[in-house]
Amino acid sequence: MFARPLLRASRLYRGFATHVGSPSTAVPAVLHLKTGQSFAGRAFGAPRSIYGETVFSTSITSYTESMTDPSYRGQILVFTTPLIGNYGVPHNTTPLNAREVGVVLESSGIQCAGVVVADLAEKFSHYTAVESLSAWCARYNVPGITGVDTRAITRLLRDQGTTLGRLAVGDDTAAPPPAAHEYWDPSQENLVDQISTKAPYTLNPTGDVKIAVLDFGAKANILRALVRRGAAVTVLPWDYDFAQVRDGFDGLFLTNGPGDPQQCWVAANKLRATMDEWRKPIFGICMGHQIIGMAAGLDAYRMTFGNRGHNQPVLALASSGSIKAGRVYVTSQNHQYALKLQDPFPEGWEPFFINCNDSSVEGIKSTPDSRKRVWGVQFHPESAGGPLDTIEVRATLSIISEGGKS
Ligand SMILES: NC(=O)CC[C@H](N)C(=O)O
Repeated sequence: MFARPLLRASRLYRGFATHVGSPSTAVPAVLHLKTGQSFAGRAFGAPRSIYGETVFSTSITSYTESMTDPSYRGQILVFTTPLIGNYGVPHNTTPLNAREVGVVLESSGIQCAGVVVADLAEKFSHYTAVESLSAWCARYNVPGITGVDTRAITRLLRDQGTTLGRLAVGDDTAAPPPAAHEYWDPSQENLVDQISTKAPYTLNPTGDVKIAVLDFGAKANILRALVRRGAAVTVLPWDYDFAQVRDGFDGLFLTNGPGDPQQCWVAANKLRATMDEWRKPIFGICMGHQIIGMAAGLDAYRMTFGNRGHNQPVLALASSGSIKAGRVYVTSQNHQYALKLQDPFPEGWEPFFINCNDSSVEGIKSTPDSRKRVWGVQFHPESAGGPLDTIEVRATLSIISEGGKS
């Protein structure tokens, strides 16, 4: 009596599997890792070969948001979720949703260097979708590889750490793997300088709280989150001399961004001078948090494989606004570097959050007696994509807009 439904289910599965591309027509692709391993599969997206830093993300959804996140610049992104592409890609500038910052996703195009998926969905279905993942990648000249064992790749990256890689496509797959010195290392470049706005611009100029944003490679949803809280948001280049204009602002915000924070000491040194004299609220996310920590006297270090995913648990060590000490929040993250936990913390600073998995510093804040009002969080409270159960943590963003009003 159960035979029919089971049969139907297995037929469905077989039917579904045929959409991943037929080997006879597929363009070959190989992912080489600098550590000597190679994974052969089929190419999709742009038919070109690239170098990058190979990282994995455990996010189950939001491949569109991850791939447009400027923090993924220079990286070959391995999705641990096997089926990627099934809800396609939306139009990125749909007027209704894109009103505030001009885009629906996290930036105007694909930022990662390449993508690695186990099982590419060529058929997609979603009410906002206008194209397939493969067509979108081709349009932005970004290659992908599918039909590889992403679990094996992820286990390697977890054990040996984030590894430089080469995604070879088409005829390049016949060439031997690159020599060690041929791999491109994005951490040697100032990626922030490449992506940051070149000229200041203002969103929602009539907003009641004026927030200056240092743009290290801002995710659009951070800007949206500030605008939605009523702020006028002036976006400045990452190394802008904020001290010259600070009297016109109620708060300063430092964004996320790609690459090694050590490339951004110019900004950290300028921030230190600002923090010594300016008593208005300062808040940073991810790269912004790392810059605040460096300015405060903490060391930033490179983690083995970083944290990339939507289910990173962080424990609040201090209460602030809606955040309660002792509570665990589930957060969205994308980072390779972190601030070193040290005891004692620099004078005038305290840890704010700590990661429950690896004890890395997830947030810092100035102490009440420091007379500063500065916060930084390693995770993404604005969480796009990410779980909605961090809604209370999102209120961290209000600290800066509310703080500015007081
Ligand atoms: N999302 C981010 O801002 C990442 C910060 C930094 N590039 C890192 O990898 O740690």
